[in-house]
Amino acid sequence: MTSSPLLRAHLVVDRPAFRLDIDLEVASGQVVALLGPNGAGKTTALRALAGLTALSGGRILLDGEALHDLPAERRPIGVVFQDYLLFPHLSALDNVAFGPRCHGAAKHEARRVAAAWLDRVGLAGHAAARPRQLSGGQAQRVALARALAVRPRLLLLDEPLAALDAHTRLEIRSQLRRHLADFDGVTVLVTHDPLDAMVLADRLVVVEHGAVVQEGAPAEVARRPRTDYVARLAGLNLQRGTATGRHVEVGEILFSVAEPLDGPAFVAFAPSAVALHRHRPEGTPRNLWQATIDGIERHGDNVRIHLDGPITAWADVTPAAVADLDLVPGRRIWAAVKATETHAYPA
Ligand SMILES: Nc1ncnc2c1ncn2[C@@H]1O[C@H](COP(=O)(O)OP(=O)(O)OP(=O)(O)O)[C@@H](O)[C@H]1O
Repeated sequence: MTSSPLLRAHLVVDRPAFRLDIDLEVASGQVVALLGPNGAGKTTALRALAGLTALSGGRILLDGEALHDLPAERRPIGVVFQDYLLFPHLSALDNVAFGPRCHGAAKHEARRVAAAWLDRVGLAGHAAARPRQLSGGQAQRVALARALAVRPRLLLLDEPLAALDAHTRLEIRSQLRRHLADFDGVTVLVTHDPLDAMVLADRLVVVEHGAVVQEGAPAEVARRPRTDYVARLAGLNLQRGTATGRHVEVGEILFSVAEPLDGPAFVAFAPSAVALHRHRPEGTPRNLWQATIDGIERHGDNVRIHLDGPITAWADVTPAAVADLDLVPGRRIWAAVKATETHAYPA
């Protein structure tokens, strides 16, 4: 059985040099991540859902109810902002109680609800602490508790982990994941961190230049990128060409691919699948091209070689290979990929 989506939004925001125009459908209990580069329009979309930025067009329906007609404070939403926006002069408890208070709860009741939420996020012992006495991870959990304490039907998270250091981030990411799993409303989260998106979201919506360029389950988006931005996130080389059976023509290069298809096609392959040779290797002329090295950088334990030429691509090689092949910027080199290591799909 497929339940009808809880959130159906068409968000249009016009600015002098920018236009956001995206459709969003999110089912209840689902977490959708808006992922995209800086300036893509993610925060604008979130603020439009929250009622903090006016729509130029479109609509927002939550359970069939028109939210776009409601002012921000009357929308059934909880928001966690990137920098949390906790009130510095209020205790953690009163910060969380603020939400229910705004929704009309009596002071005593608001504090009871707040205490229960602080307990759920593991901060019962910090109820009296002021925000400046909390660590980044604790402040993040207070902000989450405050957003959830109003029992929202729509939870909006703007870069919820961006303010945390790497170690705290790891821990808070998995805690947040558990809280999101328990939340039965709609969650929309904005991030430009692919790992946050992969771990936290059931579905990715990739936004570039104010438009949706790709959406789907995280693994599917990562496996079949449709833009250079998504390919970079997924760490894959992406080429676009024309397929005939088991061959895809990309400019002057003919790729043999594992899956047959016809028509406009993408070919994706990992940088680690690219083999480099000083001299033209014997055998098949397919999946082979001559490139010029135009950059070399460390990549984990390996070295990432940027290749220019008929196509641009990355190759990951060991430091030993860099020495053996004398890989230096400007050198001409042969690059090859095995057909079995390519992944082809319709463009
Ligand atoms: N208040 C504003 N007034 C005018 N233009 C704005 C305003 N806020 C954002 N913009 C512009 O709107 C576009 C989208 O910005 P937005 O902040 O939504 O992108 P984003 O995807 O969230 O990026 P980031 O990851 O950098 O936060 C950008 O071109 C930005 O410069």
